[in-house]
Amino acid sequence: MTAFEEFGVLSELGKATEEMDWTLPTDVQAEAIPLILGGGDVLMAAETGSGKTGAFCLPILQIVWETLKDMQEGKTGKVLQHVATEWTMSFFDRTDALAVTPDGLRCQSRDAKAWHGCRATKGVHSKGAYYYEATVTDEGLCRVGWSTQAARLDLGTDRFGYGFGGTGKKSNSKQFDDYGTAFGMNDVIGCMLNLNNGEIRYTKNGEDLGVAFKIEQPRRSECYFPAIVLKNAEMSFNFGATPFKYSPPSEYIAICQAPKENVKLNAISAGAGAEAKPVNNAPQAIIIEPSRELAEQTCTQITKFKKYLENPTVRELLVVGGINVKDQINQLNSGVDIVVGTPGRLEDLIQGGYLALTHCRFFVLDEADGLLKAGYGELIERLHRQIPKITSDGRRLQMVVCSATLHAFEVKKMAEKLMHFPTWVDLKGEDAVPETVHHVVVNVDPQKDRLWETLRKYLQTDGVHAKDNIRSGNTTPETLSEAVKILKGEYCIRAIKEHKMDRAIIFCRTKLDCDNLERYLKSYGNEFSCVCLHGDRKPAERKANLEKFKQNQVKFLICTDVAARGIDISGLPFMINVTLPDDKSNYVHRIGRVGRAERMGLAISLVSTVPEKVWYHGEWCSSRGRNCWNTNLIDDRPKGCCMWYNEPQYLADIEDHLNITIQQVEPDMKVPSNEFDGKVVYGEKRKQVGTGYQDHVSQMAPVVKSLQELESQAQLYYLKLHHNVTIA
Ligand SMILES: Nc1ncnc2c1ncn2[C@@H]1O[C@H](COP(=O)(O)OP(=O)(O)OP(=O)(O)O)[C@@H](O)[C@H]1O
Repeated sequence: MTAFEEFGVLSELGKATEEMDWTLPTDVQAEAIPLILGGGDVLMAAETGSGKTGAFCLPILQIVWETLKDMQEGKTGKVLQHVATEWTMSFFDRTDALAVTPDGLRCQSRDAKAWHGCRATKGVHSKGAYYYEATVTDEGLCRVGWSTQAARLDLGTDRFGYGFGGTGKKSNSKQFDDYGTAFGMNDVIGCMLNLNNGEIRYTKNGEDLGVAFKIEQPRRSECYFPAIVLKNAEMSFNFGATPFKYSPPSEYIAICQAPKENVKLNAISAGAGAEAKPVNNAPQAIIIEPSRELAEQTCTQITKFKKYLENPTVRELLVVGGINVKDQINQLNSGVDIVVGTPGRLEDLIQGGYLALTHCRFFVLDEADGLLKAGYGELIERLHRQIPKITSDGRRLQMVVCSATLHAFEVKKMAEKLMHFPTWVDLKGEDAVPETVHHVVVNVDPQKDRLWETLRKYLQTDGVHAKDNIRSGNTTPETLSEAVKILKGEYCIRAIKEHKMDRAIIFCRTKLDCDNLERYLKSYGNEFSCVCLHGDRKPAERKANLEKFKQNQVKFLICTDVAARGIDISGLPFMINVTLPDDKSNYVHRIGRVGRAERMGLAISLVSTVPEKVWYHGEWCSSRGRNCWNTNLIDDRPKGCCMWYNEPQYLADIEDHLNITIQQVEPDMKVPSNEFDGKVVYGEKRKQVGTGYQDHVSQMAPVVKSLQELESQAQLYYLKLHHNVTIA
C-alpha cells in the first residue's frame, strides 16, 4: 500500500504518485486530501512549493472518476434518496447565501446585509400537533417558524409564513408585533403547530410563550414546513430524531413522527434540474488559475495522476487564451470531466453556452488572492451563482480555495460569502516563506557606488528619464534614479557570476524592463543565454520560452509577475528580483519559485536606496503602455504614467507582512552560509535537520559564557546593595 492510499487515495492514483517519486504526502496533502474526499469546502494556506496542486487534484480526480463509474454502473441518486427520506432542512428550497450542513440540521448565513431563508424537506398537513426545536448556534438575526410552500423564503413577510424573531417579535404578512422575549446565542426555541385548532405557539428554553398566531380557517388545510430566515446567523435543528432539550406539551409529537398520511415532501428538489447522466460539455470540476502557464501545469499534473485510472477515462481540458476556440468547443462537445482554465476564456465559453455548469461539483480557485487582486472577484461570484449548489445526484458543490498568501481580507470575505462551512488547512497561521528559501536583499546605492558613471557598456533603461538632464556628477533625483537602473543591470550580472548561476529566474517590474534586460544579457553572447516571459509575448512564444528554460536550453528566464505564482521548475536553485514587486504578497510567490519540494534555493532582491522613477500605466493610459512616453506623474494634472518607486518602503512592508527582517548582504553578493544548515548547495535537497548542531553549540558558546558572567555580576551587585557584602 502506498503512503497516499493510507489517506484514502485510490490505489491507481497511489501508483501514479509513486512513479513520480512522491513517497509521502506533504503536510498540506495529508490534511487536505481526506477533507476534500470527505466532501468539505477547504481553504488551503500553505507555503510555496508545498504541494498544494496535488492536494486538490488527487481527491478531485478520485471523486470525478468514482462518479463516472457510478453513472456507468447506474448507481446514482444515493444522496438524494437520503435527503428525501429524512426530516432535514432542504438543500434546494433555500436562498443562495444560506448554507446547510451535509446532515441538513444546521443552517448558516454570513451575509450581514440581507436575509436568507430555507424550508425543511417535509411538511405536515390536515391534522395533528407537531413540535421541533431550533437552537441559536451563533449570534446574529434569526426568525424561525412555519411556512407553506407558497411562502417567500423571507419568513413572515407574506401571509403564508409565520415567524418568531430573536428581537422578541412575531411576524406574518410583514406585520411585526411584540411576542415573548428576545432570544440569542444558545437559546432553544420550541416551534409548535397545532393543525387541529390552527394555533402556532413557541417556547423559549422550555417556557411556553403562548399563542403567537391563529391560522385562518381557509389556510388550515395547507401543508406547513419548518422554516427559517437568517441574517449573519446560525441555527441548528432537531426534528425529533434525537431527544429534545425541552419536552413539548403532551398533545404535541415530534414532527419526524408525523403519520405518513399527514406528511408531504417539499416540492422543490434537485433544483438544478440536471439529469444524473453525463452531459458532454458539462464538466464535474472547474479549476481556475491566474495564468496560462499555471493552468497548463495543473492540467499536465492531472494527466500524470490519472495514468492508471481506466474505464471510465477521466477527460481533462485546458481552457486558456491563445488556443483555438473552435478546437476547444469541439473538445467540449466530445466530452470533458475536468476543466482547468484562466478566467477570461472560461467565462467566454460559459456565456457563449459552450461550457455548461449544470454538473459542476468542484469549483477550485487556485492562487485565489491573486485572482481577486486581479479583479476577478465579480466573475468568480457570477460563475458561482450559475453553478447549482446541489448536483443532479444530490451531492453538494464543493469549493476549494488555495494560495501561499491566503491571509488576505478579500479572500476571507469571499469565503464567507461563497463557501459552505469551510475548513482552513493552515499550517503556519500566516503567510510565510519556506525554510528551504534563503532570501537576502542587496542595497543598490548610486551615491556610494559610482560605477554607473564610468561604464562603457550598460543596460538600456526604460526611458523614463529620456528628457531629463542626466549626467554624472549631478545628484538630482532623476540622475540617481537613472543611475540605479544602470547599476541594477550590473548587480544582476554580478549576482549571476558570484554564485555561478547557470539557472535562474529573474523578475523585473515591467515588460519593457524584461525586454531591456534580455537584450543586455544576450549582448554577452551565450554566457547569459535567456528568454522572456510576459504578457506582451504571444502565447506560443510564452509556451516555447518556458519550455526552453525548463529543458535547460537557456540559463535564464526573465519575467514579470505573470510568472510569479505557481510555476514549478524542478530544482531551480536561484532567483533574482531586479525590483521588488508592487504587491507585497508577490514577494512570497516570486521567491517561492526556488526552494520547492524540499530543495534549497537562493533569492536575491536588489533594493534601490534612492527613489526610482518608474512606469505605471493604469486604466487611464489608453494604450496601456504600448508606445506611451507620458512621463508625467500619476498625481499630476493631466495624469501621467510614471511614479516614484520607494523600494525601502516596499521592503519594510514586506518585512512587516512576514514579520521578519530579511538578511542584507553587501554589493559583492557574497551570502554567508547559514550555520544551522552547514554548506548549502542550492538546487539540491535540503540536508537533514540537526546536521549543523555541533556548529551551533560552538557558535553559541561565547554568548552563553558572557550571559553567565553578566548573571553572576548582577547577583553580586544585588547582594552588595541589600546585604552589604563586599565584592571580591
Ligand atoms: N508528496 C510529494 N512528494 C514529493 N514531491 C512532491 C509532493 N507533492 C508535490 N511535490 C512536488 O513539489 C513541487 C511543488 O508542488 P506544487 O507546485 O503543487 O506546489 P504549490 O504548493 O502549489 O506551490 P505554489 O504556492 O508556488 O503554487 C512540485 O514539483 C511537485 O511535483
